[in-house]
Amino acid sequence: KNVEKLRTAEQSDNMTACRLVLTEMEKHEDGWPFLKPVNFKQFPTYKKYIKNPMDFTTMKNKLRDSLYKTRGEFASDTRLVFNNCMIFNEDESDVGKAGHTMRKYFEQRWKDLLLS
Ligand SMILES: Cc1ncccc1N[C@@H](C)c1cnc2ccsc2c1
Repeated sequence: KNVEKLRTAEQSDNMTACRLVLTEMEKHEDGWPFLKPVNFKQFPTYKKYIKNPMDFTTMKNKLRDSLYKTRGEFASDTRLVFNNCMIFNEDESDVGKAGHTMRKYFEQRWKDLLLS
C-alpha cells in the first residue's frame, strides 16, 4: 500500500515540473502559434505534411488526464510541437522564428528544472 502511495507521490512530483514549464510557455510572448491545434481549414495542407500534430492545449489536457507516464513523454510532445513547426514554417517566418525561440526557451528551462 505504502509503495503504491510513494509511487503516486513521486509521479505527481515529476509532473509538477511539466505543469510549470507548460504554464511558462503558454504565457511566453512567442507562445501564441502553439496555444491551440493548428486549424486544418485555415491551413489545408497541414495534415498532409504533419502526421502527428501537437499543441499546448492538447498537452495540458494530457497532463490533466494523467496520460504522461514519465517526464520524458511530456518532453517528447513538447519537441514534437517545435519539430512540426520547423517542418511546416520557414525559419524566417514569424511562426518559424517563434518556434526556434520557444524551443530554446523550453530546452533551457527543462535543464534548469531537472538538474535543480
Ligand atoms: C504553429 C503553426 N504551424 C503552422 C501553421 C499555423 C501554426 N499556428 C497557428 C496558430 C497560426 C499561425 N499563424 C497564423 C497567422 C494567421 S492565422 C495563424 C494561425
